[in-house]
Amino acid sequence: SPPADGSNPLAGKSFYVNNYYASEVLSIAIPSLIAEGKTALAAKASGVAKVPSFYWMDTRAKVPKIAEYGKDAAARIAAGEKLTVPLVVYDLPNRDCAALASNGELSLDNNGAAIYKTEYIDAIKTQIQAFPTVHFTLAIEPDSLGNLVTNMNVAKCQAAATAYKELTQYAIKTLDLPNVTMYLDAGHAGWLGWPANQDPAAKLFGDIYKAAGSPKAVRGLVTNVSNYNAWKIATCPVYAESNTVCDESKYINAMAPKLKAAGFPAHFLVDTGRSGVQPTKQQAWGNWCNVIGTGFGIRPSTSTDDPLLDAWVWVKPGGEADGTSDTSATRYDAKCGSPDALKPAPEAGSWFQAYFVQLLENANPAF
Ligand SMILES: O=[N+]([O-])c1ccc(O[C@@H]2O[C@H](CO)[C@@H](O[C@@H]3O[C@H](CO)[C@@H](O[C@@H]4O[C@H](CO)[C@@H](O)[C@H](O)[C@H]4O)[C@H](O)[C@H]3O)[C@H](O)[C@H]2O)cc1
Ligand SMILES: [Mg+2]
Repeated sequence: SPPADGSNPLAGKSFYVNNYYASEVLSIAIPSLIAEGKTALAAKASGVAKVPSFYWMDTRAKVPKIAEYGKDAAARIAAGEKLTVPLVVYDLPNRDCAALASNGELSLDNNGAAIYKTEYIDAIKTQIQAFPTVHFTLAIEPDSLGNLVTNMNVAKCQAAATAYKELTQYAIKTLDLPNVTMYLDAGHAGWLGWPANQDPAAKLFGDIYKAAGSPKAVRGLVTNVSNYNAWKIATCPVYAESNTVCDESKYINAMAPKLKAAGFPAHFLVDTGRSGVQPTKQQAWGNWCNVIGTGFGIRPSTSTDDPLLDAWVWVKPGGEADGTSDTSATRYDAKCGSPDALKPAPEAGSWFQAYFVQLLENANPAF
């Protein structure tokens, strides 16, 4: 259960390094670098394999992974380690409703809401309850509520709005467990951070949190998931235009009082996995797909420089694509064809070697 004094529930814990991302680095990235004679870069890459990132449960089939990581973590905790296992809950019906690249396995027209509850959320609860000594940090449904703030004009988002709200409430009530800390996805400074979006976003998050009974395990919001914004930047980039809330530090400090006033005393996680190069080479702030010139950013840590920030985290595993650049693919999204998107790119979530090399070469701090 969360500390009674409202302090950081992740303090003193390190994030569990899952073997899925580590094996992508060790068995795909490094052999490829060595084959190209890039031995110095290969050595740096072995450092990336040790950095914890979130494991994305983007299908029902991935839920049993909780048992594999839970078993390993339980043994290490029994031996004295202080760990939390970071996971992304990411399988809403009509997923990624304003884009095409990450559409998921469930749809509302195909009994998706019932399946999400019984075969996904309930299954996650069962798995987590089997490991009472292990703590889990959950990022809840990237890009869902954000789309309800800014994309109600998109038919697929409008059709999904009630379900997104109802299923998010179901998820945070069902997963309100003593060994869980949850953070709802809240887009980023360039999305909900626009002044016009802040109040509607705070209201939506507050309403859902209260409607779900203010679950103790819900600690706050996670921002910048799969995006590239700085934690702190001295000068706002050109692409921020009139939005002076142009980094994640400003965004969470702008939102916190609004959320508190809405009955949601939120703290935050910020994804810094791909924000090492600032300003980015984005031609427009809304370009989110495989952006060129980026680098690994601030390493995950619960020792931050802001009392609102529980941890810097790597939620999007750097080197996994944001979406395919194949214009003939079903899930091809034009954003992945943008001039500032690295090509050729594989399907969302697949290993994108050239992107991994880009992140590694531009890493800040360097490996
Ligand atoms: O001058 N003004 O006053 C003013 C006011 C408002 C303005 O409008 C704002 O402009 C912003 C862009 O600047 C828009 O932000 C973009 O919204 C997209 C969703 O529609 C997000 O896309 C998601 O990105 C995820 C990864 O982050 C992907 O995983 C996911 O698949 C993908 O769908 C982009 O990040 C995000 O940058 C806002 O909606 C829009 O409201 C503009 C000017
Ligand atoms: Mg995405």
